[in-house]
Amino acid sequence: MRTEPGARVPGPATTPENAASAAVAVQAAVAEEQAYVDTVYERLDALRAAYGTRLADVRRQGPSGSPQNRSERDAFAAHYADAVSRLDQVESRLVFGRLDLRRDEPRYVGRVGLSDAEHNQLLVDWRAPSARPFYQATAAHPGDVVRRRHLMTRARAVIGVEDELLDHEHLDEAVADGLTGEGALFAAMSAAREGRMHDIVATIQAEQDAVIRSPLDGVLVVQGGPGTGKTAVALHRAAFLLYAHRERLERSGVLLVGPSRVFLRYIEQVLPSLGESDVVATTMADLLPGTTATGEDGEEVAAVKGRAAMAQVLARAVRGLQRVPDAEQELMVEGTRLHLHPDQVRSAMARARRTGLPHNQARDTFVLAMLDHLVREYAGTRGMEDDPDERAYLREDVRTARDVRVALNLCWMPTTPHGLLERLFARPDLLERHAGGMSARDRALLQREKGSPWTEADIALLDELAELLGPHEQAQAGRAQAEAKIQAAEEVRFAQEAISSQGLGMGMVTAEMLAERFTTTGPRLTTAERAATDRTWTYGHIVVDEAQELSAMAWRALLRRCPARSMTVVGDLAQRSGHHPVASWSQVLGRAAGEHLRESVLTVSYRTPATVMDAATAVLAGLGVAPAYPVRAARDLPDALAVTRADGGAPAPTVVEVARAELARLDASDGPGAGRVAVIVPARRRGEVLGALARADGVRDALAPAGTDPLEARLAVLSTHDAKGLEFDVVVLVEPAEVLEGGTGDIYVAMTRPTRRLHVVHARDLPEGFPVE
Ligand SMILES: Nc1ncnc2c1ncn2[C@@H]1O[C@H](COP(=O)(O)OP(=O)(O)OP(=O)(O)O)[C@@H](O)[C@H]1O
Repeated sequence: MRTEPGARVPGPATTPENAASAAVAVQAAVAEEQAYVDTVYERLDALRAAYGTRLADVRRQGPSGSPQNRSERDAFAAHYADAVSRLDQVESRLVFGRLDLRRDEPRYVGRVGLSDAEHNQLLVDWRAPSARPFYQATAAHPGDVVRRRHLMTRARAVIGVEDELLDHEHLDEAVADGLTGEGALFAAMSAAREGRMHDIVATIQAEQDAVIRSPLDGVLVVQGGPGTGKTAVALHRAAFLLYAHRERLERSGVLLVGPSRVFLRYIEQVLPSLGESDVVATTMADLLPGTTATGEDGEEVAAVKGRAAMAQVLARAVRGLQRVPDAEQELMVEGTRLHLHPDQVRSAMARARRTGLPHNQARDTFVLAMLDHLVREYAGTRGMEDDPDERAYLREDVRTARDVRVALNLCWMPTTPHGLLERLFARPDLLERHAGGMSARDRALLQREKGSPWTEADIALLDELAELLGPHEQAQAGRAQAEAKIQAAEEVRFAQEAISSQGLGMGMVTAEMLAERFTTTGPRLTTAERAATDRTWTYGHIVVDEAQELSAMAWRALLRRCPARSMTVVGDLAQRSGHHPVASWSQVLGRAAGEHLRESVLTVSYRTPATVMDAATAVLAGLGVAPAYPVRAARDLPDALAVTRADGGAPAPTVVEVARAELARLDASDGPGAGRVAVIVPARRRGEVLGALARADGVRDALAPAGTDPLEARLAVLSTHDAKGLEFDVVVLVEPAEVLEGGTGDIYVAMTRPTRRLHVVHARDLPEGFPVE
């Protein structure tokens, strides 16, 4: 018995009389819940209004008072603005669950916790321990729960309810089956996609909930096949941890690492909709503030750069910047001949290394020790050994002498990570000197010209070098100066605009004065904002998605950012790109596979229809690969798999026809313009397919204009790499045999992106194992 998407109230509706009385029961239930939901929204509105008033009051005070007053005012303003924005974000589907309990009042579950003015709890935050039975209670273990009710809402209206009875007398089939809130879950799974991921807070399943609420400490690995909700679970876990461990995580922050910028945009609404915005989201390519990776490495090059052995190569390269001269050297200081002895250099070096500081910072100790030697010799030569007052002048003479500066730099060269890595890859002799056991072939793979763009794999190497080298004062000072200049100019420009727009001026206030005011009273940075710009920031927790792709060097860079070793690592070994499959997570994790490793498995796919999931598994099997854990699809759909052969060799014209037909199909089923289609192509065919689609009437308009976000368009043309982690109503997969050339993981990823239908277009033979046409 259902109203709008899957609304059910108990009782078999086999006769017309039963059906009628059930409909009446549903209506009564909906009316009852509407009254409650109205009360909750009233409270939300009241809180929002109260915070809004306080914010306006604080802002009205204007930029005056002592610096401390101003700073307090800013803190309050930030707090109130934050509270208003949090309450705004939870507006949609605020209340979604109700638990009827054997020994207590009914309990409503929602996005946030809310109490009325008398402190009676109106709504329990989904993350609170008392909300747990909503996700975990089963027929076998109902605990105190007799009935679980899912509330379906649209805007603020209750449009349906779905009940599951957990007491033994009225046991519900769906609960016995292991899925909770079946109607709500299936409605969520079947909804047309909009190019952005939504939260799943109303329909989290028991195996997912266990992962979300798992303890904070240690490294938790979540292995799950395509569509099992790993990304959703990872995001909800981040929100849960921020709630349950706010004290610990608020100051240190949470870092989320995703596979691509498109992916980060795809998930960007989920955490705010859960009331959390203080998470730093990045990709490995963007991990190093100030460095942008725009280049691409081939698979083999990336594999060599990612090996743990590269850490030793880099350590040796840094050590190579510390050189003892073969023979004594003469240095001229103010017409006096001084001597640099190899033994003195050696002992000054030993002293500097004993500090344990990074290379650029330990250099200070080295230079001081060397200056001591040289100043002693200088004073002796000039007969001034015993005059401490003169010593300072002599020291300055020695320190600033050109010969001395050059010689000490040659012995202990300060450098930047970028400079050193660039030299290492551009100079085969240097690489050979430091490469240890690396083969000549691997060294040749690393070779490239100076000035080449940085790649994602370089970022982890640069990070390692930044750690070994420490800050380079000159480089840092130069960069800071340049940044300060830009910022000052920005502020003056902003102030000038403020002056002209507000009719200020008339000799009373200058742009510079206003700019100074903005800088001293400017908004406080949030933890996430500060963390995102600081390479040495250490986070309280790190969440890594598509973690099967990370290299040993990448894990080192992440572990450095999380000394507490508290991580959630989600991924699928079977979706790993390239031609180097791995059999276990400890192989992938490198250094992160410490003693606190725990593994969980998600087994049900909520995305891909069973027919498509089975086809993907069959293709893997045909290639001799079996996913580590079988995946069960939660549902199947008619016509979920279609295959069209492209006659005449080039598939592009057929792709155009198929894309046109699929868009029309969605128009017919979901309404004009609804739903998303992705054309997944082998990278080398992207241009040809995109060109053909862009020329085709009736298809062209569905594409994103060049240079804009493909997620905004109804029709996207993507490589498998770009499609990682995303999903679409329909996927048109072009030439699977060529996609397969990228490795078995690529074809598995490509085939499992659709939520409804996979349409394969091929001119070449289909991969072995593909279900016959
Ligand atoms: N409990 C749930 N209720 C409703 N929808 C769900 C649930 N779990 C997962 N989904 C939906 O299933 C789809 C796949 O989820 P998600 O992208 O998190 O899977 P994944 O395991 O990360 O997939 P992949 O590895 O293929 O990228 C999403 O649309 C997600 O919203």
